[in-house]
Formats: sequence, C-alpha cells, structure tokens
Amino acid sequence: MLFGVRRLSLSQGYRVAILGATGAVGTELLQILEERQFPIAELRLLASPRSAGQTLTFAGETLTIQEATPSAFQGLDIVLASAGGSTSKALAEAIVAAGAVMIDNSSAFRMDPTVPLVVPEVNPEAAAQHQGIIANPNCTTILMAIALWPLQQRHPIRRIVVSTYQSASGAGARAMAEVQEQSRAILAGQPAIAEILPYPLAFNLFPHNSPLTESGYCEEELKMLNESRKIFGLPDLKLTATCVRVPVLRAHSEAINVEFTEPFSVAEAREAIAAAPGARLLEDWDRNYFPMPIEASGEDDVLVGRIRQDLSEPNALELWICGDQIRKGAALNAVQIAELLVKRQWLRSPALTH
Ligand SMILES: NC(=O)C1=CN([C@@H]2O[C@H](COP(=O)(O)OP(=O)(O)OC[C@H]3O[C@@H](n4cnc5c(N)ncnc54)[C@H](OP(=O)(O)O)[C@@H]3O)[C@@H](O)[C@H]2O)C=CC1
Ligand SMILES: N[C@@H](CC(=O)OP(=O)(O)O)C(=O)O
Repeated sequence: MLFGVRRLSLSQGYRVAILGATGAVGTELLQILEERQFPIAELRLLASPRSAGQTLTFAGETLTIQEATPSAFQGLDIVLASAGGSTSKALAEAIVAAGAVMIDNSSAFRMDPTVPLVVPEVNPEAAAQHQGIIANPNCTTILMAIALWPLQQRHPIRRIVVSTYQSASGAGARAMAEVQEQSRAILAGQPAIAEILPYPLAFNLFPHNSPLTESGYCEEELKMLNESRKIFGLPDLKLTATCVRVPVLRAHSEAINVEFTEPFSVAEAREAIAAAPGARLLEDWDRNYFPMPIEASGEDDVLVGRIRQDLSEPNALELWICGDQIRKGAALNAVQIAELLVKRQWLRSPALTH
C-alpha cells in the first residue's frame, strides 16, 4: 500500500495531487490521468478526514487517501482540485505557497480577474497568465463553449438563448446514487426519498437547484452568462439561460438558439462543427437520430446535432448538444489544462517570471 505512486523519475514526470479524489469528478480525474498516460512521478490522493485511510486504484496500484491538510501539498507540481468551493478557498494559499499550480474545478475563483478561466479548445493562451491558480469553468458552460466557439470564429455571435437538461452527476456522486435509489423505490411502489437534491428527480425534473438570485435567474444560469463572456473574451455577449435538472445520470444536454450578426448557413455550421476540436457532429436526419445522453456518457467529445435554421430569425441557428458532464464538462477539461501547462512549459507562469 502506497501513499504516493512513483511511476516516472522526477526529470520525466510531474508530482500531482487530486484534491477530492473520492468524488464524482475526482474518480474521473484518476481514470483520465491513467487513460491519457499523464507523465506522473508521484500521485497523491486527498479528500476529507471521512475518507482518509481508504484506498483507490491507479494503474493497478493501490493508493491510500490522505486527509487534505495545508501541509499535504509540499513538493507538488500540479493540484487538480475538485472538493467544492469552500475547500478550494481554504487550501488555495497553501497550494500556491507550496509552488504547485492549482487547477480548480470549483466556482471559487472563476470570475477573479487574476485567474484564467480556460477551455483548452477555446482560449488555451489564457493559461499562460496564471499566477498559481487556473479555474475550470462550469460544466454546462464548457460544453456550450466547445460547440459555439467554432461558429463564433466564422460569424460573430449576437445573442444566445440556451435551455439545459442537466444530469444528476452535476450535483455529485451522492446525487447520482440518490436518483438510482429513487428509481428503484418508485418501481417497487415505494416513496422516493430526496436528501441530496431538493426534490425527487427520478421520473421528474425541476429548475436547477443552485441558489436563486435577485435577478430571478439561478446561479447556474448566471454562470453560463458570466463565464462565457470571460472565456470568449466577449464582455458584452448577450445570453439568457434556463437551467433544468433532469433524471439522467451523467451527461448534460442543451438546446441552443444562437443568433449571429449576419446570415450563417446550416451547411457552413455543420462544416465548422465537423472540423472543431472537442466537438463531434452527430446527425442522421433519415433516422431522427441525434445526440443522446446515453451516447455522450463516457465520450471525450461534445456531440452536436439537429443544426437547423431558426425559422423565426434569418440570422439564427438552432443546435442540440450533449456532453459527458463529469468527463468533458469537468475532469477532462482539467487534465487537458494540465497537459497544456506541461507541453507549453507554463507550469512556472510566464506572467510571474517577467
Ligand atoms: N467544472 C465543472 O463543470 C464541475 C465542477 N464540479 C465541482 O467539483 C467539485 C466536486 O464535485 P463532485 O465531484 O461532483 O462532488 P462530490 O460530492 O462527488 O465529491 C466531493 C469531493 O470533495 C471531497 N471533500 C469534501 N469536503 C472536503 C474537505 N473539507 N476537505 C477535503 N476534501 C473534501 C470529498 O471527500 P469525501 O469523500 O472524503 O467526503 C469528495 O472527494 C465541486 O466544487 C463542484 O462544483 C463538479 C462538476 C462539474
Ligand atoms: N454545473 C453543475 C454544478 C456544478 O458543479 O457547478 P459548478 O462547478 O459551477 O459549481 C450541475 O450540473 O449542477
């Protein structure tokens, strides 16, 4: 049993920690680091005291989870943080002081002007400006950004109207277990108990469970607006969102109406999506076959389909997208940022060495 796995020498690999290793995103991070053979010299798994002493497997080796104390980050190069905003805020100073780059999945630092908010397919160069922390955007926002950026590059976007269909996974591993348990209960004629999510989700749906704001929008909807503006570098981007939780386990879907400043043909949009990194065009109009959560689950790409002209507005298109929320919407984006830092030699920020 090991506390940290040693795979490559320090000259060949990096010392990495997953903070929140037992969670829905944390376990996916572990799997993706293994699948993509991220160059690891040492891997530390950190979580709350509840999980300390438990084990997880990485590349066939059993690793023991440690409590995430401020001293647990000494000697690390990269911390993939996925343990909630308050834990990120509490530990960020210790992580940066230890000399590691924190790639943070939580919303704690996303709108901080000194923290890059990065989707590698959209704004990789922003990562170079980090000062120790890079934020991973909201999952719904990442999936939409990957689908819309190739279109924005051809014809400028004027306005986005988006409705989301968000899976239980967005509320964590315990919410996923809860919706499965509720399904079993309902099929057995028993009442569905909701403890993690506010209402029963099995055979139901409800407006997104993030806190409501005075504007009438919930926080998830405002994240789509504010984070998209930052990622695209378009501070005046117009966007209105309605976010909904649906009884799907782990992939989010989105219906997107996007208006451009000039006409955009469906054929050109299909061509742009087909060529876009991180996106995959999936349409079979004869079979009425388009992206579905069951097919997006476990996939690296955002599936895009049903691209059609908005009959009410000549400069607008309708799109339907599905993406694995835990994977492409969270863990994979974070690992791709880590790969970018390594490949471009940005672990020590150029912004700090000037
Ligand atoms: N970027 C994105 O799109 C997404 C981001 N997220 C964000 O990632 C984070 C984790 O989400 P998710 O994996 O779904 O959540 P889970 O509830 O599934 O997992 C939470 C993880 O955080 C750990 N944790 C909780 N409290 C502490 C603490 N005080 N100290 C150390 N570790 C702690 C838990 O450890 P233990 O098991 O010991 O309790 C567990 O490993 C959240 O901030 C969430 O908002 C999530 C989904 C998508
Ligand atoms: N977007 C997630 C919730 C979440 O984790 O959001 P954020 O990373 O912005 O806190 C959901 O489906 O509910």
